[in-house]
Amino acid sequence: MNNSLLEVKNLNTLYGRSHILHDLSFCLDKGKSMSLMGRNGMGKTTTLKSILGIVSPRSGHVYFDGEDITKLPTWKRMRRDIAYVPEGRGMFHNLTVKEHLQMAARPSSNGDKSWDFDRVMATFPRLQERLSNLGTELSGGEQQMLAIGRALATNPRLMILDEATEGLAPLIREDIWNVIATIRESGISTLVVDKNIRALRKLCDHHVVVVKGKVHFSGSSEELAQNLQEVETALSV
Ligand SMILES: Nc1ncnc2c1ncn2[C@@H]1O[C@H](COP(=O)(O)OP(=O)(O)OP(=O)(O)O)[C@@H](O)[C@H]1O
Repeated sequence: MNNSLLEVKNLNTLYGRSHILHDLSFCLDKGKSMSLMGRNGMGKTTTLKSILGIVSPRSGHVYFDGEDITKLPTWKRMRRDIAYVPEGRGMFHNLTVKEHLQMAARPSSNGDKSWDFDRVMATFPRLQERLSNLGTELSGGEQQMLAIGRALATNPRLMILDEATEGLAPLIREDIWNVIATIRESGISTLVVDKNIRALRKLCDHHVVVVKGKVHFSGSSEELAQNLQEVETALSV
């Protein structure tokens, strides 16, 4: 049985004449967690945007739960239960915390509503105290919690997080890692872009390191541990 949820196959993505992704391929199985690592400018965000249809690859394919979604518009991909937590969190200036969550709330494509308002609140008690604040009035950590909460409110099967803990204080980072672990334990597959190799090694089953838009390393946490020095070199500036 094919257990893959997301498959990226030979993706080539360009901005104008700049060839960014070169035959990029990887696979994420159902219920599993994957990290995507690489130095700045190596093509991580471009990979996520190609998966989401925000940019169109020149060639290659994106499969989700066995379906070729390469040509689908972004909103249709989201309706197939893919949620995105973008770099910079994407808060709306004129919406409160509660409104952000209410606006996003919807059942999954198969009618699953298990991530309702109460469950999101139970996962992020800090947001409970801030429900009537505007999203932009929150601290960076709270904004990230709201961005993740908003993604959970769509009852996704796959959650994609770009720069999951970027710019956050160490204790808040810990909170975010714990939340991502909880999400993963709930059965949602996660694709996480971050630079914290140690946290990712604990959290994720599979790891992909990109260098100049090509897969430089792809392997399990055990294989990552065996090749740690080489991977750290590929990630260091
Ligand atoms: N809209 C764009 N037009 C042209 N070039 C772009 C565009 N977006 C990104 N690039 C270039 O594509 C390359 C890959 O960028 P990308 O944002 O995917 O990298 P990244 O690995 O996510 O890095 P970072 O950690 O800095 O976000 C970089 O050289 C970047 O300058």
